[in-house]
Amino acid sequence: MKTSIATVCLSGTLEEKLHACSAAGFDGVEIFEQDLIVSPMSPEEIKALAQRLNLTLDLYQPFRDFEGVDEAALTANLHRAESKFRLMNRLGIDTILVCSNVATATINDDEVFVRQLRALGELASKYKVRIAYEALAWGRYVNTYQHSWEIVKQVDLPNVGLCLDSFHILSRGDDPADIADIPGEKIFFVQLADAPVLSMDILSWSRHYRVFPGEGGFQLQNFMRFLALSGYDGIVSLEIFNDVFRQSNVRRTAVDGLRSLIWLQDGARQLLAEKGETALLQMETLPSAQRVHGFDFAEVVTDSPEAVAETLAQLGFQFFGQHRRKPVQLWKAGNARIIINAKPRLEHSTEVAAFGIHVEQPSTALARAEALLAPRVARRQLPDEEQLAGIVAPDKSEVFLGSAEHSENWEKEFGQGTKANSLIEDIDHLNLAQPWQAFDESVLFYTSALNLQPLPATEVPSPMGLVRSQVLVSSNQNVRVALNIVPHGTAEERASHTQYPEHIAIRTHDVVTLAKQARAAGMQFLKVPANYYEDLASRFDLSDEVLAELEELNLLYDRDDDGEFLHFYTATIGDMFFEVVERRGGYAGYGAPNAPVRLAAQFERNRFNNWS
Ligand SMILES: O=C(O)c1ccc(O)c(O)c1
Ligand SMILES: [Mg+2]
Repeated sequence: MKTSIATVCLSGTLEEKLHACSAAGFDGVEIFEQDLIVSPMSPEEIKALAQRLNLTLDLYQPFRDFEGVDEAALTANLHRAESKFRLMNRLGIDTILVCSNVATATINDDEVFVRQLRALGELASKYKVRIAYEALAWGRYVNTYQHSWEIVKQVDLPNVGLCLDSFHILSRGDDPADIADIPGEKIFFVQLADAPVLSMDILSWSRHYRVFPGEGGFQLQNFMRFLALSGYDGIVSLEIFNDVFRQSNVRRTAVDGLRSLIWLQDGARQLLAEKGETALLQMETLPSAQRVHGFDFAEVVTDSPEAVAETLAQLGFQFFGQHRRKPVQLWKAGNARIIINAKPRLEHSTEVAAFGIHVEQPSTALARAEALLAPRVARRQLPDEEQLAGIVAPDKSEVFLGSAEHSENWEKEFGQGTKANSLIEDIDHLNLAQPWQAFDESVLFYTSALNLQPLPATEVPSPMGLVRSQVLVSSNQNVRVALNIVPHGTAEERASHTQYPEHIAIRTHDVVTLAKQARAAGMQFLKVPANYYEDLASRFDLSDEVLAELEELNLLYDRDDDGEFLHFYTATIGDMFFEVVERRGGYAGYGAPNAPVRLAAQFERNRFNNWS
């Protein structure tokens, strides 16, 4: 399958966009008219640059508001079209996208649409141009692909066909199944976009919130299945109007886009195979997704290793050993391993910089991640050290993929620590701060390259702004990662790295005893305001004794139909802190109602240095 991307998806100049698409590995691009108009390059120079970059120019778009108009407007529209056909000849582009009329159509009559599009097709044929007619979801009279197909059928010209855009079809809740009945050769172009499920007017949704496949809520594998069943064997392109992508690093966005198409092909191909269906469209096969078993370790990289070690000790972790060559310590409790690395990446910072997970076949998982364009962690490794391979996530977190056997081996590099009894069971989840530009990219990265599944996204109010939050979990629930967009913050907050601390959450079966022990060991808790406990008393039938104990220990509480959740937070160290959680019954959440309380309390702490 040939891959393409519309220049409108990307930031920068047309020249930068072409370079980025080529570097990412796209086969071609759609030239968005606005990008050409504002470019200092001549059409001939654009054509030559694309050739040099080994990119085909697949589509010129959009041509708007053509059909359903009176005769005078038709003459003007044909004149406008002819100048674009000449331009396309200079660019060497053979297909133009014609959107269904949204603004100037006054005649609601299929016969008129057919007659006028036939005139356009006849004119285009003189320039060897093909017309790809696209029903926009908000088209005045033509707004479904079934309707645009009826019209194209009646136009009955070899150079007039359809452009199908998943957004226009799925945003309306239309069933893509009828695509399978359209002859593939009459589909001239295919644009894919995903989008978060929002309830808002479709035009605004389309122009600002589209995302790459796998980053939203549309069933695009199913869309691809029906497309493949039509016999379509052409280009599949990305057309994403997204406010963030248009101001993000162009090269990263291009890679993110191609990753989405690689991932989608593999999923759609599998879907066809499961249903015993065959198709002409060749779709990529990825190394299989590997079952995720659980956390291996989490690594804190810090300029304050003593402070991190002190907190871990207060929580009941045991010092296991010092790495035989590196300024790195291993701390353990139950199955939880935490590495303290005293080589901060940023000055004066303490952050969750890496984590490891156990997967079924690490080498296959790595090969899959690499096929999905994930960069490998660059590591210096001596011959007598365990070979641990990792990939770099969009937020620069390093994610290592190993097995339980790997862990036994790398642990030995830290000596022979003893196994002590602990109230702690394991790492429960990680909460990682994401740069605002990388959020959608991260969601796709973690789902596609790491085989985690996204839960519905949420927003958490905080004094710094709304924090967008997305939890990703392994199918056995052992690995849970919450991604949160860091609020932009003031320059001062950004400089002090305090606007959104990350955390490692540890699971225990007895949070009350653990909290008491930590308190006795002198640990600083995040202080929870009294108002919170009054509200708890109103929401749940908790006894006075239980409420008093929760308040005394700064414990937070939540309950749902499946069980209960009790947790507390430590003071922040640099840009991170620890959380300790106890899950009772089948509670599978994260205490979402308590997250705003935590963020506000941390904000107070930053402002007033107010610790319990
Ligand atoms: O929003 C638009 O105008 C627009 C233009 C061209 C497209 O291909 C499209 O899907 C939408
Ligand atoms: Mg489109």
